[in-house]
Amino acid sequence: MPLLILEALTVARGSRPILGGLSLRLDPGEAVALRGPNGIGKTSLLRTVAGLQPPMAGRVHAPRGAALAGHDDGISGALSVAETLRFWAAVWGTHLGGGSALEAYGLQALADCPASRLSAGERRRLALARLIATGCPLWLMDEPTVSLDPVAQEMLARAIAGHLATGGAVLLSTHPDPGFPVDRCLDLAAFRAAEAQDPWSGAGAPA
Ligand SMILES: Nc1ncnc2c1ncn2[C@@H]1O[C@H](COP(=O)(O)OP(=O)(O)OP(=O)(O)O)[C@@H](O)[C@H]1O
Repeated sequence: MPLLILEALTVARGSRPILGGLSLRLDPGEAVALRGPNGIGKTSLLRTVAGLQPPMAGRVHAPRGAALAGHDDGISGALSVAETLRFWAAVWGTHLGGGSALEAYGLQALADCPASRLSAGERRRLALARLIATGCPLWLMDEPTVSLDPVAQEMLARAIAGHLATGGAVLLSTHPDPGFPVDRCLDLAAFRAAEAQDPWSGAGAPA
């Protein structure tokens, strides 16, 4: 049973279509990397799959939900690292917010640290550990290696490999060479909507 089906999807940003005619199927054990230049719509597509914005046309079908680790990591500075993972486990109705999520990203020593005091890389590790706590089989990751040092990148590669081996799937945006194997790359340039244009370019501006 697929974990994600996109059918003839049109993705918009600010009511402007930016991607069109996009279809994709993601089965358990598969990782697909979204590629394309800055501004093509990688983040917007992941937000649409996560349900944070509606498709302009077409259909997103994620029968077991989708958990997103995005640029805006949605972590409250008032909670500690351990509390953050327990909170997200509770939101998703799992018991996965404990030891294994902490260990996967080497966060044990920071368990009691308020999230507000984390470095950028530590915060990113917490945002990625949150995906484990959700128990959701479909992980959406927006440039997950940003701010990660080589050791943390290995943790990410191991977490993804483990997730795929247990029937999960991953859709991630990445610039070349994410440092771990993906099954397919999807170049979003092929789906650029005809109407898409840079709103700051002046094209179509009144004379
Ligand atoms: N809040 C917004 N309102 C209107 N347009 C937006 C908004 N956020 C982004 N955009 C525009 O939507 C388009 C797609 O942006 P998006 O962030 O999805 O691209 P991306 O491929 O993820 O880029 P990058 O590689 O730089 O992260 C860009 O043209 C961008 O300027």
